[in-house]
Amino acid sequence: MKLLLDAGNSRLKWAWWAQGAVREQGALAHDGATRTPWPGFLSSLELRKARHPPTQILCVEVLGNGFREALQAWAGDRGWPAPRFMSDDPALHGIISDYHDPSRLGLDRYAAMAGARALGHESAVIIDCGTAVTLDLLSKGGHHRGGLILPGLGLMRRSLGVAPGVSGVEQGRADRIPASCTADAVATGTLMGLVAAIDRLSSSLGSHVPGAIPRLITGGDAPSLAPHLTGDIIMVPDLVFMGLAGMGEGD
Ligand SMILES: Nc1ncnc2c1ncn2[C@@H]1O[C@H](COP(=O)(O)OP(=O)(O)O)[C@@H](O)[C@H]1O
Ligand SMILES: CC(C)(COP(=O)(O)O)[C@@H](O)C(=O)NCCC(=O)O
Ligand SMILES: [K+]
Repeated sequence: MKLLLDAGNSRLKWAWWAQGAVREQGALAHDGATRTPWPGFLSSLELRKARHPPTQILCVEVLGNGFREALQAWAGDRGWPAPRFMSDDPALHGIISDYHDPSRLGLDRYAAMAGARALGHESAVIIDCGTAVTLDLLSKGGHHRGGLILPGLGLMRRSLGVAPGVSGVEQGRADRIPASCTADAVATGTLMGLVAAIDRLSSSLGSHVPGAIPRLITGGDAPSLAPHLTGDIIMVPDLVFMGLAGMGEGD
């Protein structure tokens, strides 16, 4: 079985992958790229089904060298194969980005686009709702036409804590328009604000290609956001893993 790792800015997601699907998965929250003691964090990971060594370890990360080096040491200590990173693939899964500097495009975004293609979507708007919300326009031939980045739901809510009148409010209800207390105003305002932004931006992106284009949504906050979006939306919780798994194929 392959061990897949998706290291985002809030959580490390892991999955055991075999015969084209996730067999078991989990996630562990961390304290960010620079504040997390990575060796200790990795040794606290409980990967169920770890009775046999993985045949491959494939990783996509947006955290930088501290995390990568700790992951290499962690695999080495177990006698497991050296992790292969998404960035090691010079062809980046056949995704060709219009970014001025394609090496600056988040590797998790490459993986999600590769996942969309693995599912048979040549064109798609991909919405990844993690620490940040990213929207990407993929068109025929693996062409990444560009995308957009917004603060994610947790980041939006926490950022309001800089206002003394808002900081420390308990969790509110997210279905109150108009809201009549601070907690509900924050919970509803951030959730519905993000929903409105995603609705608007995904249709603007989609209008750059002819015809109807599917919208795929993934990421930790997708279950909270997706039910409020208008129009058709396809929920694909394992989209990044689907792209990442393709990296080890053919060798
Ligand atoms: N069990 C959980 N623990 C932590 N965050 C969770 C959990 N379930 C959902 N979330 C939400 O998922 C978000 C992180 O999504 P994720 O896709 O893992 O982000 P990233 O890839 O940036 O690490 C958090 O902001 C949080 O709102
Ligand atoms: C935009 C991101 C921070 C999203 O990360 P995430 O929310 O998944 O942790 C990440 O893809 C990243 O660091 N990208 C580099 C900048 C870019 O894609 O333009
Ligand atoms: K992510």
